[in-house]
Amino acid sequence: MESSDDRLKVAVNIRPLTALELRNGCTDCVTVTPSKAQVQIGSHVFTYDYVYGSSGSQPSQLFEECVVPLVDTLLCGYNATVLAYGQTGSGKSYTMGTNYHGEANDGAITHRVMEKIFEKVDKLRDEREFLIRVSFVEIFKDEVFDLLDQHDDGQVMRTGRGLQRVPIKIREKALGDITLAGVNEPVVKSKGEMALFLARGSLNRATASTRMNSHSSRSHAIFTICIEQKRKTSSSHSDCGDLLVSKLRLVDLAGSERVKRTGSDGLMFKEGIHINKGLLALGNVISALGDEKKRKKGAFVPYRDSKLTRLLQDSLGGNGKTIMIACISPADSNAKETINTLQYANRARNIQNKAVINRNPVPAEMQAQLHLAPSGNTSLEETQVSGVAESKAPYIILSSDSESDCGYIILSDTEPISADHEMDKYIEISDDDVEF
Ligand SMILES: Nc1ncnc2c1ncn2[C@@H]1O[C@H](COP(=O)(O)OP(=O)(O)OP(=O)(O)O)[C@@H](O)[C@H]1O
Repeated sequence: MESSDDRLKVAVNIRPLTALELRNGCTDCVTVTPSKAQVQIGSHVFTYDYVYGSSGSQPSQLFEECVVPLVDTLLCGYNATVLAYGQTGSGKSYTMGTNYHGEANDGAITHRVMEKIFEKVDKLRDEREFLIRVSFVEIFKDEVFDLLDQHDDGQVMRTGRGLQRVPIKIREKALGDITLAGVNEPVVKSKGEMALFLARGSLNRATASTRMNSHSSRSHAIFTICIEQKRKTSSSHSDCGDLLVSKLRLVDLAGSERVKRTGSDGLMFKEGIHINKGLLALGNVISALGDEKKRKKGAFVPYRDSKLTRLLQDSLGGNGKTIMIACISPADSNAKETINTLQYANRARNIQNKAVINRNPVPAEMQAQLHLAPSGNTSLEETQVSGVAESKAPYIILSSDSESDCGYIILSDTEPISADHEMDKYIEISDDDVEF
């Protein structure tokens, strides 16, 4: 069963000027026309599904309007994704709450999602059985790491910057379903337990202090909540034996950055290259999917260019409902990056997903096994829809011209490039301070 209106929705979230921006004399250069969900910066005007902050809607409404509908569909068996995108320091982690260290952050999306899910599940327990699991991974330098990995002694494995961690392998099942081999997926029974795993994973996440953000995320983080549910046998429904398996992914992307402005050098400079490279691949996927004419002709979608795009394959043009939250700073000093974010997000609005209910008729003995295995990879294969074919699409390149100051993403309709293609050409090479 396909659901109606599966277009990827885009919300823009404008944070206030930070204390640092105010101290530096920055002014607000973003104007919002709330009645049209329009954002204007200089001569550029963009329209979205929602705009929060500044003179747009109250940021507190973001959760109710954008995320609650996804939680509702999750419990109906659909996959869903909330994807935060934006320049470094634009408020992605603040909005998502995926850098959680135990402090109260009631407004953050992840926390409110946990609350909402258990509120709804508790109401449905009389008629359905639930198995809820979480996983938390980061993509750091184009490798996937399990943030819930532990040492043998049960201690949380902290991310020493030089510490050797074993990357997780991505596997593709017969129907195109992407899985992570051996990732920890603990079963959780309450919001408190879920929050504990979120905090544990956040401790392991790679962050560093840059000129643009004292707690800058150096990785893309994906917190996934997987819900398996089955109607109790006493139910009169004909589908009582079916198992619904759906996933909500909460994605906090690392920020796009210009090396000159973040002041990154050495290891952090290389991290910046990987961050931009993953975002470049994501931009290419968004461009390929966002052009309606070319999509209809069966445009080639370069999902395989990075681990990030492989993992998000379902969320972008695949089986699931997705909202992108484009986070922006209103400061005039960030105007170029803000325009880039707004362009990126605007193109994403054209992406059409094909969400289906993930229903598996499960024989009774399999169901029994499922409930005996508390944390293994027990979910059955889900129905997937992913169309990949040949054609040209508009591409995104990283600017390397001196006028635009390098290292951030601009749109190009003419120049396709691979994410592995001579990245040095495209990413910040003009900074004299940087040594390889
Ligand atoms: N809506 C907001 N209201 C008040 N402060 C905010 C808001 N959004 C972000 N901030 C502040 O802005 C700073 C940067 O936010 P945050 O770390 O979330 O950015 P980010 O986009 O995740 O950056 P990076 O990509 O470098 O990790 C933080 O000090 C945060 O507290």
